[in-house]
Amino acid sequence: MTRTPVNVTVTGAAGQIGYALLFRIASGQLLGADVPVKLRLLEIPQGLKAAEGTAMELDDCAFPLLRGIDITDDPNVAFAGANVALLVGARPRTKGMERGDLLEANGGIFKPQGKAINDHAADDIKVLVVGNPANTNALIAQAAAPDVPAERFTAMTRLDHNRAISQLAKKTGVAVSDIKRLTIWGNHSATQYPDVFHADVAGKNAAEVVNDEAWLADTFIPTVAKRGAAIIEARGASSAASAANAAIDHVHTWVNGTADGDWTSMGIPSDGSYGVPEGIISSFPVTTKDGKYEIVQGLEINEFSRARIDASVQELVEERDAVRALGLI
Ligand SMILES: NC(=O)c1ccc[n+]([C@@H]2O[C@H](COP(=O)([O-])OP(=O)(O)OC[C@H]3O[C@@H](n4cnc5c(N)ncnc54)[C@H](O)[C@@H]3O)[C@@H](O)[C@H]2O)c1
Ligand SMILES: O=C(O)C[C@H](O)C(=O)O
Repeated sequence: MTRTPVNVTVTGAAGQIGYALLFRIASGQLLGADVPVKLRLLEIPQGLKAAEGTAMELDDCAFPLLRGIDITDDPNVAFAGANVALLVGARPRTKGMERGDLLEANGGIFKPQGKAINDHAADDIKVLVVGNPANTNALIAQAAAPDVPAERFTAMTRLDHNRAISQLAKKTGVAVSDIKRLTIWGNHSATQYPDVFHADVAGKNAAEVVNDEAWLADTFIPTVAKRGAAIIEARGASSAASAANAAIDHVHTWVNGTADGDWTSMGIPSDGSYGVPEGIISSFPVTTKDGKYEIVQGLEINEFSRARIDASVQELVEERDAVRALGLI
């Protein structure tokens, strides 16, 4: 049976994450080896030529699943009929820029994109925001799309999740596939909280295997939370291939489901679970099935975790209040 191609829109397509992402989408890694895709690349006018170059390279790969590439600088065209939208392009923080300026500049990107999604995307649209500040950019886009179910707007904390798994596997000497049920809570920022208290290492409780709270507090958490900055320092540019990999993982898991007995981390609109104020886009442990996700309920949150979740959530509340004051939501 021939399947109808899935329309995947990628913003910031000419950027470094875009370059690492598009070939993987076109090869079937985002949605599955039997799912044809049409790509819509959104760029600002200055990025269009480079996006055209990437499209030429995509053509040259002769990917059997790739059924077309459109390039545009108009969000209304880019999101027309979109089933999946990866919002990667964002305004980076530059020297001397205050947080309020950054939020305002990104509001100028994510508000119109949210509106274009609202007006033109397919009914089953799923949105992943990668561009920073990812959680609050997702909130801005979501607020501009009142006709799209709020839960379709998500922010990427899968890179943090993968980083935490990798660090924990190294520490405990197991394979990454032996780590299950790790959680990133809160914001994709240095306040995020990678939680191992409910995680398993080769079938045993991770916190018990590690048995070293000082390592968790002083090494593991800061290493994961500041990994993005460490990569910028080492590479002279922010993470790209690993961020693209996490975007692929996020959407693939959302669409295809989590494995039995495991969960993942996604930035999603809070329903008030775990004392996280309703509406902010915060990272939670989630299971996914049939294209939908659910927050894992009933986890006991100890004091160590509570303080750290609350601190990251507080930062998200402040970001929400700032964009509200700017009239962006
Ligand atoms: N959530 C995460 O885990 C995570 C990880 C890594 C990077 N990021 C963020 O992802 C974003 C992109 O990173 P990058 O390295 O690809 O940046 P980049 O600067 O290489 O590329 C960004 C691209 O976006 C384009 N762009 C800017 N405004 C746009 C708009 N309004 N519409 C369409 N395109 C637009 C630019 O022209 C550029 O080509 C940054 O905000 C970065 O901080 C997030
Ligand atoms: O782009 C950044 O500021 C860092 C990025 O969000 C990352 O976590 O690698």
